[in-house]
Amino acid sequence: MTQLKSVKEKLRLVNMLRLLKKSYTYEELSKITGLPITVLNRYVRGKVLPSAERTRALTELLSPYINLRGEVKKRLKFDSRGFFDTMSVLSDTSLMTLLSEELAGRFVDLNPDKILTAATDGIPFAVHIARELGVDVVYAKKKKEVGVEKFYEVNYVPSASGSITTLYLPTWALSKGDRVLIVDDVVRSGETQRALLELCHQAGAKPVGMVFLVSIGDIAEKFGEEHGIPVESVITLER
Ligand SMILES: Nc1ncnc2[nH]cnc12
Repeated sequence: MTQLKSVKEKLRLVNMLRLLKKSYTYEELSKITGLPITVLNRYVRGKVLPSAERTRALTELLSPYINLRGEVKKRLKFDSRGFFDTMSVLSDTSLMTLLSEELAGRFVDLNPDKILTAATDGIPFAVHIARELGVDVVYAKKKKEVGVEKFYEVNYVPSASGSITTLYLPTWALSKGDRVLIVDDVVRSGETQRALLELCHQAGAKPVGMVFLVSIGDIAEKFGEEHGIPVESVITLER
């Protein structure tokens, strides 16, 4: 195993422990692993890295306790209008790292050159995935930022808004021929994501896949069928 792979496995275990710490006490984790609380605490705080052998054993032991999709669902609290706050998921860096590692593994063969998302809530998820894939992340905004001379821009009407929204992307952000993975936190009716596809089209870039944290109804499948690209959603909620 390469040094890098070994370190990645150790860091993955640390993230697993950090995530489990949110649902289990150190006493419980100590019982599960058979390790003293002091040792587990050092791993969680990053003071010491476990040996390769212990990493393997602990990863096997703790994996059954981790359900990433379940964690996402558990965190989504619906308000009286049926909306949920995705920050409860996006803010958890251990969960986001573990999720992104898994998702990136499935998209690496598409060889994306760039990750594209829309500001603001798409950004944390997109950055995590981009880091895993070792590529840059660019994001379209609803305003023309100062300091940018040329933009790609697309107008669309988000459902339930009844007014025109514009997304702007600096032209340097996507190049002709770029292979683009589109990432977003929530897809419901798909207007924003269609606007991102249109930005790719304007740049002459090629969308090669889409990844969402939450999709509502069958929109993810529809995108896959319409564009003939792999589309993945961490969880799907009923419309
Ligand atoms: N935060 C959110 N909650 C529910 N539906 C959504 N559609 C887009 N964002 C949403």
